[in-house]
Formats: sequence, C-alpha cells, structure tokens
Amino acid sequence: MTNQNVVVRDAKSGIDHFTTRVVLSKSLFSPVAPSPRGRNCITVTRPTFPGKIDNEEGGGGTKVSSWVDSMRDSSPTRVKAACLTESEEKRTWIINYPSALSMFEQIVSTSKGKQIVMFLDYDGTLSPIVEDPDRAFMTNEMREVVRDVSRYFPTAIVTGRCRNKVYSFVRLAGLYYAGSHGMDIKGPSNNPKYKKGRRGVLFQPASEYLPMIDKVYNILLERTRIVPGVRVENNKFCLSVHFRCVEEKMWAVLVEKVTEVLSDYPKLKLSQGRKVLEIRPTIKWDKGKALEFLLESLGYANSSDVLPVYIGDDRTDEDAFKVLRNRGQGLGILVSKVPKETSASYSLQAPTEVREFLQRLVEWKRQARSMV
Ligand SMILES: O=P(O)(O)OC[C@H]1O[C@H](O[C@H]2O[C@H](CO)[C@@H](O)[C@H](O)[C@H]2O)[C@H](O)[C@@H](O)[C@@H]1O
Repeated sequence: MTNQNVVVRDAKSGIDHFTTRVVLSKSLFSPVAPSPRGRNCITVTRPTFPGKIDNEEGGGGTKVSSWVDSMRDSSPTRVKAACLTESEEKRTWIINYPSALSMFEQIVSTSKGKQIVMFLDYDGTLSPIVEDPDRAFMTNEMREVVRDVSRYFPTAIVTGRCRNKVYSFVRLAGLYYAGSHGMDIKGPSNNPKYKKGRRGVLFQPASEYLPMIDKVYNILLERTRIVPGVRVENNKFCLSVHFRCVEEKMWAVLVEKVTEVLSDYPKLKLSQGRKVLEIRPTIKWDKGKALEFLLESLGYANSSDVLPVYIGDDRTDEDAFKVLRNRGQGLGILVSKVPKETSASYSLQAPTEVREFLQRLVEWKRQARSMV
C-alpha cells in the first residue's frame, strides 16, 4: 500500500485540500472483500488544518469558515477513505499502524539492551475523554500501573494541561511532569537531587508570557461568555477554549471572538485539539521539544542505548511522534480506533488498551528481572 499526497485548492472556498491516493497492494488486502466499487485505488479528501492564526508565519486573516471546517474534524485529522466500508477502514488502519498489544513481543525484543523511557500524554491516553475537563479522572488501576511503570523506567507525563492540575489527577511523585504542552517541566518531587528552593523545576521556556496569558484568559472569559457551553481553561503557559458543549451553529461566532482577541496578541498562536482551541506562545517549543529536553536531562541525548516510547492521542502529540521518527529511535503509539493522519508507528484503541500495554510491560520487566 502506498500513499500519494497532492494538495488541491477548492476554487469556490479557496481552502486547500489534501488528496491522498491510497494505493492498496493486493497482497495486503486479500483478506478483505473487494470494495463495492471494485477499485484498488482510493481517493481520500480531507481539508488541511487551517493550523493558525499562526502569527509566527505572518498568517492572520485565516477564514473563520476554514476553522469551523477543521473543528468538525477529529484530532489528529481523520483519514476518510471514500470507497471503503467502516470495517475495511479499520482493517487498513491496523495494517498500517499495528496494535502495540499484538506487536508486544517485537516491541520488547527491540528494547533489548536499551533503557525504555516512557512518555505519556494524559487526556484521551490515561483518562477517557469526558465532557467536563475538571472531571477527567484516571482510574486507580491506571494509576497503579503508571506507578509500577515508573519504578522500572523513567516516566514523564506530557500534557497540554497546567502541570499542577495534571498532578492533582495523577498524584504520583516519582514522575517527570511536562505541563502546558511541554512549556513547564518538573522532575520527580521525591528526587533527593533537587534542592528545596527549586522544587525540581527543570525548564520553563515561556515564563515571560505568563502576564500575557493571564490577561488574554480574562479577556476571553469576558468576550466568549455569549457562547453557551463554552469553557475557557487557564493552563498557565497556554489556554484552552473548549467547544465540546457548544452547539455547532455557534462555532463560527466562537472562532470570530477568539481570533478577534488574538489579533491584538501577535505573540500568541492558535491551534486545535480534540474539541478544543489551543492558544500558545509562538515560541518554538512543543511536546517534541519537551521529549528531547527530557531525554537530554536523563543523559540520553545522543545515546543509542535508549528506547523512548511515547503514547498519545491528539494532534499536539504528533510533534513528539515526529521527533521519534526523525531520530530513527523509539516508538510512537497513537491512541485511536479510527484511521488518522499520524507520524506514530503503532496504535492502541483506547485508554483501557493503554493500561493493558503498560501492564504487560511491567510484567515482562518483572519476569526479566527474576531471571537474572
Ligand atoms: O495533552 P493532553 O493531556 O491530551 O491535554 C490536551 C487537552 O486535554 C483536555 O481537554 C481534552 O479532554 C477533556 C476531558 O476529557 C475534554 O472535555 C476536551 O474536549 C478535550 O480537548 C484539557 O482540558 C485541555 O486543557 C488540554 O489542552
């Protein structure tokens, strides 16, 4: 199976569309019944993510309508294959991005002689997606397995959330926490290496943005309150404008309000996650940079003796998957049941499978130790 990407501009809307021709090789697809249209070449059309009002690139003026189109899509963008049935689509997904559970033996054999370093996103990875962001709790079973994982492997939570908030959900002291999309990194609080005063804070590359973020938070609260269901969340170095509970007919109004506010703040950029608009400083820092920073802090900057494993479900996790791809080292695992555009190599369907995968990793490590 090969993918050919072409960008086509829609003459009417002026929006660029990615057109991916997915060429299915017969051998891969022989177990699947021939598609109703009897073709072995599918055209997948999906709108490109408007991506910004990204002031970094001198953007601005991005059409509200293209944002609204993108808000309808999932995050990362779902790949829709026009002539495949849903079950064929799922099958294609699993062929291209095999389950990390079914590939478990291969994965652990890749790790032989290497130190696994575990990176875990929070929402949609350790906790299921729920309507109320304040109630996105992880289960005790998940907490236990994450604690066990952190006993064997250096482990970091890498999240868009405010670091303190995610800590209040995870409540495990032995982990690294990279909050605000990696812009707020702290080491394990029980690590004797850290002096009291610094309390383990390792890196905050956007600290000068704090007053601006607070100001914009208050303005957004005020200006978006006419939109029923909206929720603005202050994640310290970034903001989230949730539209999960906003009726679709109000999305354009919401985007207009948000982009209007941001037009006065060229040092902030707008991107999108799962039913959320994310506002961040334009600095070149993301979850991928946080992953590199943590590997370096752990002494694995240029090491070939390390296997970073990153598990995440959202568009912002793609920055970390790309870093692993470019390093040619490590495993990116996307949590998704449906085909998405991703730089990950493997997939897991839901947080329940993430727990199972982590559990197997712990058991494998215990057994390996008992045999020494
Ligand atoms: O990087 P993450 O840990 O995945 O955080 C990304 C955003 O997650 C949260 O929002 C998402 O989860 C909510 C609870 O399930 C859901 O209601 C919302 O629709 C999702 O987008 C969090 O509230 C945001 O601040 C994070 O940026």
